[in-house]
Amino acid sequence: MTRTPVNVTVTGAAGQIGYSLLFRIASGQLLGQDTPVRLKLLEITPALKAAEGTAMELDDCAFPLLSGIDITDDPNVAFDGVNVALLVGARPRTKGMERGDLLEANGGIFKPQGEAINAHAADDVRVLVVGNPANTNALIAQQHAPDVPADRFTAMTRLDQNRAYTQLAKKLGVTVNDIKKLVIWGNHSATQYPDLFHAEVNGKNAAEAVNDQAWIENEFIPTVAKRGAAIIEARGASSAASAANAAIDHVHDWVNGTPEGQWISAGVVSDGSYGTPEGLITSFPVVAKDGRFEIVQGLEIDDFSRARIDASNAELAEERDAVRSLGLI
Ligand SMILES: NC(=O)c1ccc[n+]([C@@H]2O[C@H](COP(=O)([O-])OP(=O)(O)OC[C@H]3O[C@@H](n4cnc5c(N)ncnc54)[C@H](O)[C@@H]3O)[C@@H](O)[C@H]2O)c1
Ligand SMILES: O=C(O)C[C@H](O)C(=O)O
Repeated sequence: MTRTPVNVTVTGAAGQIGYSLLFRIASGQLLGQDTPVRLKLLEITPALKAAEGTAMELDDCAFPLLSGIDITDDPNVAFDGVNVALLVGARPRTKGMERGDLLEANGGIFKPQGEAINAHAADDVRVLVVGNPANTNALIAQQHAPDVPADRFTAMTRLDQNRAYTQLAKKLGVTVNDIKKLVIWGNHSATQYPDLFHAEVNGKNAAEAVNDQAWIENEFIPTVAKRGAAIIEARGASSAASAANAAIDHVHDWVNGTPEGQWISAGVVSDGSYGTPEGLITSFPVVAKDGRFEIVQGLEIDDFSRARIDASNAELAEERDAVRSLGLI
């Protein structure tokens, strides 16, 4: 192994997503089997001991690609030289708690982390925000990192996309391998819009293949959009292994590119495409090329899709206004 290790920082490393994520990163699933990684684990002070326990287990795996582990409660140390930052640490939503309640609790975490990324990250840093409310937390961090190109800050909607793939596959009796271009627009929240109208199943339009508008409106969209809450209801804790899996998918594709003819979903800084307010971090259909996400352009948006995309972006604009009024951006 001659390559210089890539510095990967994971915040909330002692949490449940961290416990799924770290072993997959260290085993090479994030960046590939020829890329050594150095892990930097950021936790709050009371959770440092638990993070140390996870690091002991990582050591005990003897991963050939893992070149070292640093553990800290200081964002300035955690983000020093970081190439890939996975911002997972946040307060998860618990049963009965609305996402809006999370804004104030979590906003304070992402401002200092954005500042630390701005001051200490490597030039090629890429940031994925997983901690909820992911889109707005990503916006807060991005706004406090003025020296980092804005397109390096992203929010995760890949889990929603993966959920949509399986719901559609089950409905049509196909496998997820038969589906392409099924993407999420908007916020990682119950207002998100999983879009069957641009998706393909074995080369055919997915909405036409389903041919059941009532199922699309009353089952497919709500099932995908409320899946996070359904998991919390069932497990008594928010999704963890599937969230870690989606984070791996997101960064892997960002770095390695998307296959020809495939789109994926990512929350990226809006350039105003599709009438989305510029500057919001909102999910679009994107392709990854040369290490960058590009928003897929030129799609026709019918009235059904338009109403849903606009509603989700209106929610994001409200979240932005709320954090602005709290002085967080
Ligand atoms: N975007 C998505 O698709 C998606 C999916 C699932 C979960 N989530 C979100 O991911 C987040 C993490 O979920 P989890 O289940 O791992 O939660 P968890 O409570 O198990 O772990 C969170 C960890 O973050 C740590 N933490 C808190 N503040 C921190 C800070 N300032 N710096 C560093 N670490 C800090 C905590 O100590 C804890 O160990 C939650 O906000 C959850 O809602 C997002
Ligand atoms: O933690 C949550 O609120 C749910 C989570 O974002 C999920 O989609 O599983």
